[in-house]
Amino acid sequence: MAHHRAMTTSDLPTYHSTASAPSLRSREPMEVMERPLTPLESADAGHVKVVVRVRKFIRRELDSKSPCLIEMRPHNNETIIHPPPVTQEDPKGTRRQYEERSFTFDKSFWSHNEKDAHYAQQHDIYASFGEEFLDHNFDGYHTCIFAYGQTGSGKSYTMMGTLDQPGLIPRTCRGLFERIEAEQNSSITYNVHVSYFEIYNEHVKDLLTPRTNPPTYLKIREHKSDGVYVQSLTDEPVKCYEDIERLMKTGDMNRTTACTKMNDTSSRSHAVFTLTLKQIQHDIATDSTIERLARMRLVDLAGSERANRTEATGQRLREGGNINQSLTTLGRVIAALADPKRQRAGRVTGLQNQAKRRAEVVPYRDSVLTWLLKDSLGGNSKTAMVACISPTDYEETLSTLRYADQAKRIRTKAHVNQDAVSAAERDAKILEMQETIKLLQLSVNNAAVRKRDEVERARDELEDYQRQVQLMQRAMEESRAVSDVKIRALAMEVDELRPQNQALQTEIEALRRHLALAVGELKNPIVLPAASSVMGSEYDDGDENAEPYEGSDSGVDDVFSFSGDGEGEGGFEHEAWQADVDELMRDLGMFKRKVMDDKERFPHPALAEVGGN
Ligand SMILES: Nc1ncnc2c1ncn2[C@@H]1O[C@H](COP(=O)(O)OP(=O)(O)OP(=O)(O)O)[C@@H](O)[C@H]1O
Repeated sequence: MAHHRAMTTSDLPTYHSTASAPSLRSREPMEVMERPLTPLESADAGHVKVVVRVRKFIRRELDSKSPCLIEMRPHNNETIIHPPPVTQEDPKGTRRQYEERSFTFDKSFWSHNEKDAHYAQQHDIYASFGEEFLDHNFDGYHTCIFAYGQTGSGKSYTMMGTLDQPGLIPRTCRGLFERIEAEQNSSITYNVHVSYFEIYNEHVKDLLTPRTNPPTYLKIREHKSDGVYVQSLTDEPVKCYEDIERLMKTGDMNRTTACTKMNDTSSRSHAVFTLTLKQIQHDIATDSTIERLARMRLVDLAGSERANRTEATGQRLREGGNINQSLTTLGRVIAALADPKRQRAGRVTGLQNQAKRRAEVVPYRDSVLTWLLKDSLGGNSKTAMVACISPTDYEETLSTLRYADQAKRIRTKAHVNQDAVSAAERDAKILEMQETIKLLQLSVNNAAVRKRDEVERARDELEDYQRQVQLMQRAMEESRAVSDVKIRALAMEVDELRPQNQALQTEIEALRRHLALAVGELKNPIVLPAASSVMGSEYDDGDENAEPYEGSDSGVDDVFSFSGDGEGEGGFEHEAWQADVDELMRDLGMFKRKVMDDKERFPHPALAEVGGN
């Protein structure tokens, strides 16, 4: 389980620390959020990561005493498939095409025998790349993990798992909220949304809405900036793992499954579970926000086997054909993307090559699955494929391994999905949305009175309108969240300043007392009792009629008579001091007389005037 550095107050001014929420194995704290990134800096070219997992024997295989054909060498991630042993039924011709083959993937997970030292549990799969992908999401990258393999090879077990042994999806969701909860006091707001749909017979069904009869199929649309999306798909906001758990249950109950010969609860559809994580960080100093968006797609594909192997008939067979339409297209898309010729063509420019590239166009639009996963396959996403294999089935397993081998050559170009938005821009965006909504509302109202052949268009407009309203509501929610962050940040600042404020108050109080004492001392100077009677009467400044100092008299001696008999060293000191004081007093007397004299001679003009009137 990932642990993360808790956010401290000293982290607040910088963005790097926990936005990226690095996992245990992670690197240096990311600096990505500190400044807006240019697309070049944030683009990350890489390959589709491919891992393979072999499951244990299931009942059917145990009953038929099938041997294990798979060998895995964990030190170099090699997966070897051995030919099945010769049996009497084996016609010689078939036998010839069985040979040992070896493949190397990013990781080989041995989940065949629990007793083996390198046995890979559910946790090991998540720890190996699920956590890493979550790191990418916090860094602002879209990710996609899809499980591929024949029916009963362990795709659903790997992706969803069981209650006791949760798979990648529940572990990713839990990991996501653990990271968010560990950072509750930070200045980042997290918005998480969940959607869950299945592609069944080339139709999209929302798994988060109750089943209807006849089933409700959703349309796929493409938007200039948002890309391909499913129209009117539930995108539920979630606040905690338990919210997601509830949705996963609902979705799994609504999934189309059937019993085939290969698997009792075979998933007949491709299930796409999507988590959207939006991180909003507000910078108090500039009143701007940095937004990061990451989408995690977790896809459990339907079984890849040929229809005759599953002994499907009628509806099942038709279904198989359609499922395979998506899977065969997926195969063609993977082949096109993995083709080294195409990759070279992508790097050169010029008219001649443009024509060449058109011919090598990737057939995304040929199936619902590939159209919807367009970005995840060879686009703006970090993508991983888990090839699930059975330990016994030579042909199907070899086919899966070949598929996986091709997928690892696909290049993707993920980039950080990040925007810096000022408060003014955000408000302007909301206003603009309001305008669009008004226009759409008008158009929807007009459409209501249009002729029947325009009904379809009107419906689209209405859906557009609803989508815009939803987007605006979300923008307003985010705006509110930013305000909350501001309030939280200010409250924290106030809390931080409180002790300083207290210290300053105490200091002010001390200074005030000090000042009061000083003023008091000035008003009532501390004088020694005997001296005050003499000096106070003779040199009081406030007394205009005071007699000028004429010199020492016997009274002065009396002042210091307390020091003893006036003889010896102490007496001498007093006399010298007294002489100084006498001299000073004389000077002061003279100065006072001079001042009085000047006052008489040069009266103050204002006073003179008052006197004159
Ligand atoms: N690694 C594993 N450890 C233990 N049991 C496993 C493992 N993988 C798969 N199984 C078991 O094998 C059976 C088939 O697995 P699962 O349903 O996941 O296959 P699938 O590939 O999703 O099949 P389908 O395409 O038909 O949906 C299940 O009973 C599952 O519990």
